[in-house]
Amino acid sequence: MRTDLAASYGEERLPRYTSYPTAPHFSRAIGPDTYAAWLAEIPTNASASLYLHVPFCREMCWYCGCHTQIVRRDGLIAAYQRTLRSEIELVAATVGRRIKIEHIHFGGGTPTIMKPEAFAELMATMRRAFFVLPSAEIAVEIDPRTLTADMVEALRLSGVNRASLGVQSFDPVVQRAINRVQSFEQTASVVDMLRRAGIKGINFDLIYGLPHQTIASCLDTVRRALTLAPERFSVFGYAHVPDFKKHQRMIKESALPDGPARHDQACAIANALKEAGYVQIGLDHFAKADDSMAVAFREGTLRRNFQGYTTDSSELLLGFGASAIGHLPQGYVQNEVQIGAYSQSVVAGRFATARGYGLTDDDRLRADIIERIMCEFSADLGAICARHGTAPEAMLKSAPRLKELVSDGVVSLDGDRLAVASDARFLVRSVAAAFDAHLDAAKQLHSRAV
Ligand SMILES: C=Cc1c2[nH]c(c1C)Cc1[nH]c(c(CCC(=O)O)c1C)Cc1[nH]c(c(C)c1CCC(=O)O)Cc1[nH]c(c(C)c1C=C)C2
Ligand SMILES: C[C@H]1O[C@@H](n2cnc3c(N)ncnc32)[C@H](O)[C@@H]1O
Ligand code: MET
Ligand code: SF4
Repeated sequence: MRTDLAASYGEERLPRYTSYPTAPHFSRAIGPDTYAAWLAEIPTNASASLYLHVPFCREMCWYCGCHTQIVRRDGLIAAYQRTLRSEIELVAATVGRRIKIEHIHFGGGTPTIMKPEAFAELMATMRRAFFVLPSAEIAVEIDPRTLTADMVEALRLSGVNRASLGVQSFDPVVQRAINRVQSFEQTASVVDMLRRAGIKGINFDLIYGLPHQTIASCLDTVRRALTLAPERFSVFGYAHVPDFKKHQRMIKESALPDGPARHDQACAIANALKEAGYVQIGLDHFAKADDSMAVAFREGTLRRNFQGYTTDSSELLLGFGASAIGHLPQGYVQNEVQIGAYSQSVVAGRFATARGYGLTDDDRLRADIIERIMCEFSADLGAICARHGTAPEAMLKSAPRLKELVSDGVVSLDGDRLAVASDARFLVRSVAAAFDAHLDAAKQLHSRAV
């Protein structure tokens, strides 16, 4: 790695660019009426993707940065499922016809915390409200510690074809320090059940930079994970934001690896996965060479949305549930984060849109550039600007931070073609940030770039 660059850029707090502008720029100016108007304008032939958020877990993992809460009463989950169905019906009624659906993603929290019948019922509601294409990709985030055989059967019957499993680390010392004890056997048995049910697209989430993690610990987790041969891995650096997420205070900061140690862990994991035949994709993904995400990466059709890297090419993402974010041609919308506020709105027959952002033409151009940089580590500024009816010169002039990145050897510019240096890919967020016209105000809110 370029230690010189890590020192000068690595400590910067920068967004992960799962959208542009990023979520902290959403404002209360966008509410239920705007969302309803945007939905009513969806073109006749459009197809969409759906994201459903289920913000419940049985126990809190202390590292968790997701929107979730601990629930003991199943009644709360059942009520939430009914609210989700109402929201789906409300959206479908506002659109006015059954739009085609290419992708569905159940995220959380832990979507499989629902009763199997409730999950199946939710899928049936979606299939009535929308035209879920036979080829649709249907993905569910799964906590292997709580998945039951009945739920696997419900997933199979509902047409689920992808599963993303939280693994994080197999090291028992790390597991105790993050309050997430999960045996290898538990994970292996879940993988086996899913595959027997025909759910073959399996992803493992791993994290480095957790308390007590070392290179050896990370490599041991990878070695064990590889014996289960998932199609994909997501590998995240632990984002420690105890001011946002109070339960992260349970993590002893003295046990956290420092910046250089985190970087070494990231490199060790990446090398081990590449050696095992996985293709490195973007910031944090790895996939078998014949996996659809690896194909999308090779062909330049990889996309980035709120779930991270995706093969989903739809311009329309409809979000359901508390805190869920949607993306329409006109802009972004986010639902109320608190389950109470979310449910109250939907039960009263109103959208729960709490904030959002209306895109300008300049935002759309920058969003395109930033997405290509995050997905491909390069961007043909000439071609992208041409698609937006402008010339690249003005864009380059309005990116003053780019000069420094070029002189530091992080980025090269060959005419209008920008490329991140192969030994500086870990700084891709800094390169994307050079095109971010909204950056400074929200800078402190984001996790470290590396
Ligand atoms: C599956 C769990 C999720 C992770 N991130 C999100 C989910 C659903 C989505 C999300 N998380 C945050 C935001 C910002 C806006 C908001 O409503 O709070 C969104 C859209 C908050 C957040 N997540 C992380 C940090 C550092 C923050 C706060 C600051 C910021 O907006 O950048 C870290 C983090 N969370 C997740 C991952 C994988 C991750 C870092 C690698 C999970
Ligand atoms: C959805 C995935 O997000 C990852 N995840 C959850 N919280 C954090 C965090 N604070 N930092 C990094 N990754 C996190 C886990 O790997 C989970 O499985
Ligand atoms: N909640 C699941 C798990 O941790 C899925 C990933 S985190 C949203 O295992
Ligand atoms: S990591 Fe997954 S299981 Fe753990 S608290 Fe977060 S959402 Fe729940």
